[in-house]
Amino acid sequence: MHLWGEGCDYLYSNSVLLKPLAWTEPLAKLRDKITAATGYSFRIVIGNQYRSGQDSIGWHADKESSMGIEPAIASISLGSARKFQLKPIGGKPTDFWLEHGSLLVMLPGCQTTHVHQVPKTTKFVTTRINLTFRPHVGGKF
Ligand SMILES: O=C(O)CCC(=O)C(=O)O
Ligand SMILES: [Fe+2]
Repeated sequence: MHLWGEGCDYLYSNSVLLKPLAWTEPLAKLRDKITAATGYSFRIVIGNQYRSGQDSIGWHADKESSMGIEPAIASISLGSARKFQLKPIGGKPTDFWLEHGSLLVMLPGCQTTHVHQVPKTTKFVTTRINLTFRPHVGGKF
């Protein structure tokens, strides 16, 4: 897992303290393209690698207070397509198939009303990289 951004540490999932690397040109370009397409701005990006179908992320909402209230989060998927599930808290999941090059935007409010996950799969899948662009209100975390 890696973090790029501006001078701010980030406590991922209340457990992993990430120190930001400087924005690279390709990541900064991608960030600006997503901002142009969505109208939302982002100060950090977290990169997660899923090496195989055994790598996954369980049900959660991204609620780190460093993102401020009701953040918009933009997610770019690269490599093998994986299933992404979104469900209202206490409700039924909707499945999304996140293909190489896809952009998924979780709008403000989504982290309060919904949870999401990328489940394990027994299908043969190779590496997938997910980039989540997030706001950051500054301060230590
Ligand atoms: O890999 C994905 O599509 C989702 C990743 C995610 O939910 C997260 O990093 O918080
Ligand atoms: Fe998430």
